[in-house]
Amino acid sequence: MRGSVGDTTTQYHRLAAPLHLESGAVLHGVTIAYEQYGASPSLGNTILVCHALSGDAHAAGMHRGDKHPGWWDGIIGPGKALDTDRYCIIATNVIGGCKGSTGPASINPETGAPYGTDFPVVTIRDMVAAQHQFLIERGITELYAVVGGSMGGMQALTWSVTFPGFARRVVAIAAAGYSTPMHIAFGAVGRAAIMTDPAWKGGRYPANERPDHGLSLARMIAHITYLSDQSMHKKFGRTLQEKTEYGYGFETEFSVESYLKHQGSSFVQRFDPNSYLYITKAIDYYDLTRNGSLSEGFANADAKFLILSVSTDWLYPPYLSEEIVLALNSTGKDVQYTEVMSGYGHDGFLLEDDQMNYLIGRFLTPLTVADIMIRDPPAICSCATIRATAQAMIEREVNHLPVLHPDGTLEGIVTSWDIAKAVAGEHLMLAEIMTRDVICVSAADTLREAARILDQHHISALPVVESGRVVGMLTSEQLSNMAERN
Ligand SMILES: CC(=O)SCCNC(=O)CCNC(=O)[C@H](O)C(C)(C)COP(=O)(O)OP(=O)(O)OC[C@H]1O[C@@H](n2cnc3c(N)ncnc32)[C@H](O)[C@@H]1OP(=O)(O)O
Ligand SMILES: N[C@@H](CCO)C(=O)O
Repeated sequence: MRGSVGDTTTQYHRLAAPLHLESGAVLHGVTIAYEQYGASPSLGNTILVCHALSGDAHAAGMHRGDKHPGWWDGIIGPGKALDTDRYCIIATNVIGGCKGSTGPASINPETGAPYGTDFPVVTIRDMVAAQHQFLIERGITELYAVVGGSMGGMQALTWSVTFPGFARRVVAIAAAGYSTPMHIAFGAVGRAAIMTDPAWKGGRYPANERPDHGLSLARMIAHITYLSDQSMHKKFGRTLQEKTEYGYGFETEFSVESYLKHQGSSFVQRFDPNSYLYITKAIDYYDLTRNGSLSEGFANADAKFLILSVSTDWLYPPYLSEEIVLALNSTGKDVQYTEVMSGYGHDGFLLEDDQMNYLIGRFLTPLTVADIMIRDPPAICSCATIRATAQAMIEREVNHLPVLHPDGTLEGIVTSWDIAKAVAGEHLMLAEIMTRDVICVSAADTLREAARILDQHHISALPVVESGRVVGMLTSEQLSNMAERN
């Protein structure tokens, strides 16, 4: 059953060590805002969640008083892909951001005033370096996985090359190996909207006179790129809607106009204009190629990868994910790829919960015997005759029967081939011919392990045993059916 992580709060960690940035600048006293959900961190059970451009550390659960849960609540929680019953999930706000981690709106310790545009340039590598330092200072020396969409996917991929092996699995959704000229173009237009707002004042605006108009316009433009032609037809059509509080004096306006204005005006409530400049610039600088080659860029990466794209994403189209997959394949990396069929466009990674849960969950938590075994399978008593055993097999249409002691514990196993031999050898009682050394599995074993056992012993069925009792059967036929479906 999928559930919620419940009420959550953002916490703050001050980095003990200075943070050395790619530009050569050094930041002292950096704060990292984070949230943590689920199991307590132990070696190798921690999953780091990286957010996109406008996200934050509040990835799941409810903040008291809010009307929406965290931005990835659909896939973080008990029984979800980022399963808080199994894993410790940590989400941090990026440096350069404005949701609690050090960024341009933070106070510069040297001047006592906000950094503004004195804040040093940050890159995606710097964001990842800050996350790494944060984890190390909290005693987390390896990650089960790092997961993210869009700019979060860029961070996840960057982890694999900056700290090879630290994260054993990487999930990057709706991302790319580098920013394209089109990404940079949209970034430039958004920045121009902010920087041409007279209230921007070279980035030195007071907190109560921010360039909100410019930021709102930047968000409206960017938000179009997160949608798709299909989703806009479906969401808005050509519907006209009454003049709203944002109307420019026209009697009516299109519903899509009203929507974009709402997105723009709600964005200024939660985002700092200078942060927008720094983060979009970090995205523009993002480039994992080396000597123009993504294969070379990923040469040292050491992780298993899941790459996902969204079919109608025209901002990060599937070909950009496919380039990553090709580069990883060319250097022999373990990589799985799926193009998620969705009409939502780029924001599909935030909205396609079912597909994300299935694909990411399957990658992070491999299927176990319990997931596909036949529960409460037919069994036979060791006191049975060969004839009764044969009849039971015919009636239940099985080729294997676990043989139980009268007290219900597993005593042996019998196959239809054993029955054929018993008839030829004129045996009467099952106890004379059953196999007593039974090879079993437990429900928690992975299917990979079960397949290995079947193969190693040249057998085709395994009783699933818990505390001496048979709770299920797993056959090679079920395994091959699974393999065909996948
Ligand atoms: C990883 C990250 O960085 S994500 C961080 C969170 N991300 C964002 O907030 C990004 C901006 N938003 C989005 O990208 C999207 O809204 C998503 C993906 C989060 C949610 O998508 P959806 O569930 O389809 O919501 P939708 O896009 O319809 O937006 C709903 C809002 O628009 C408003 N709205 C919908 N239609 C209209 C309209 N015609 N006129 C005015 N407002 C409208 C709704 O009232 C609602 O407002 P609220 O958010 O204040 O409650
Ligand atoms: N909706 C996402 C889009 C960028 O990936 C965001 O605002 O962060």
